[in-house]
Amino acid sequence: MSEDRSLLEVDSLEKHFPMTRGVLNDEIGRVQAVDGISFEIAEGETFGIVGESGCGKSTAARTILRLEEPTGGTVRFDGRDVTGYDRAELKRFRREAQLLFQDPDSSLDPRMSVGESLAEPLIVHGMKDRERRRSIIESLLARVGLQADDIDRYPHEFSGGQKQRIGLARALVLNPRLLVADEPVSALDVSVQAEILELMADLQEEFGLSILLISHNLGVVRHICDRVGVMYLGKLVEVGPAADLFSNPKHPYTSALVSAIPSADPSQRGRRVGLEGDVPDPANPPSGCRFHTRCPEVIPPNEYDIEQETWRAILDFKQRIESGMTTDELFELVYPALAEEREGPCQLLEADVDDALRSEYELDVPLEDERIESVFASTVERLAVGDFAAARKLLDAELPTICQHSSPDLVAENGRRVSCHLIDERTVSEDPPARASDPVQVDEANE
Ligand SMILES: Nc1ncnc2c1ncn2[C@@H]1O[C@H](COP(=O)(O)OP(=O)(O)OP(=O)(O)O)[C@@H](O)[C@H]1O
Repeated sequence: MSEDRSLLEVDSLEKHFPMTRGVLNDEIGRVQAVDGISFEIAEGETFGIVGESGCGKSTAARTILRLEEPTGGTVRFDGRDVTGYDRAELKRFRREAQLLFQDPDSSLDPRMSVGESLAEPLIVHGMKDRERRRSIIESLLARVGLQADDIDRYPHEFSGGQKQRIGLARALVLNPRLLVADEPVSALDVSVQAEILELMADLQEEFGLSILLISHNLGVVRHICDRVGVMYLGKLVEVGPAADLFSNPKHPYTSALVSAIPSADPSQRGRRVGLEGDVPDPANPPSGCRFHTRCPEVIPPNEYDIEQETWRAILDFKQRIESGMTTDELFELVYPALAEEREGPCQLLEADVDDALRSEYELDVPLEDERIESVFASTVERLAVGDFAAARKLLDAELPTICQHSSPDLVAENGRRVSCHLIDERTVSEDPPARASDPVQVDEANE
């Protein structure tokens, strides 16, 4: 049950990790693990962050708890800026905001009994009375579904699910107001995952907790979250109430994740939206909308008459050339059987290049839109003579997409926030996407 008052307010939070080289640690780049995320969690609310592996979820959680120092932005807890806390304030904050680990083994010392492990935070925070500590721990163990006499047993005597119950008890022993749970069930058997999630939901009600739940698994998030933020490559692309977001995803990335949730309803099966490839490198994220390199709904210029699927394939081809394809790679694609025997420069026949590329990207002969067909043919001509720079220039000039050239704003719409050019009415209906002759708007952050 959520209330209105925000316990946690995250505003434009950034965490960039410097990449260094050599003994002098020269900075050669930055991993933009978290790049300007904003959201809030009300008292008693469960907020989930979902996204594929490498999107920056754990870094976001650790930076919010100040286990990592933020590069930019603010985190306010109960109205006060956590990023400015001194040591004493940080100690108090660490009592009020607890982290629940993915792997319960990492929070439990195998040499300590359950009672000793759970007593540790109480001792650190000044509770000297041994009997009182024992009675708090025994009642908490009972509350998480274990026996009071489990207090004297050791971690190896418990199953994974039981160990996560102990982990929960440890996280709650200081009576925190915020629980940050990073993949709390992904290390557990599927059969016990739901039990732990139910327990978390019950404990939240009972203790009036706010929860930040991090997971790559939408099924897990759907189980207990009030609101959800969908994270892609360091940014939140969509935020909204969980029920709404799952039943009516607005961002193509959310749609793809939602469509991948296994469904018990046969009418919903087989409606998967393909999500090809991996999350790009956060040290070198794509320009514009970061999802454009994989987006099944990437926007074509208005004046082209092209099926969405073909446009995606054309852009995949364009990205391959833009990413710096070499003559060797093109040769291997065109003449795979000859690639090993090849010595020195070799002539590529234009017709063979054309065939190979059309088959690789499943493009029709000819393409349905005459102008795109002509751009493709001219590009092939340049590739066949090894002029990759001219091919890149041509593709960039003639096959632009706003998704590549401009970063979408986070638009608020009926309690949802979505960052996509498809949602940005102004961009889609009034500003036609840039064409060759238009000045291209480059996203400054990604230059
Ligand atoms: N200390 C670090 N130094 C450099 N890069 C880091 C560091 N920690 C994380 N990263 C990078 O930041 C990016 C985001 O990582 P993060 O672990 O936050 O993602 P995630 O969404 O939680 O994924 P996963 O579920 O796999 O942990 C990744 O590319 C990761 O390699």
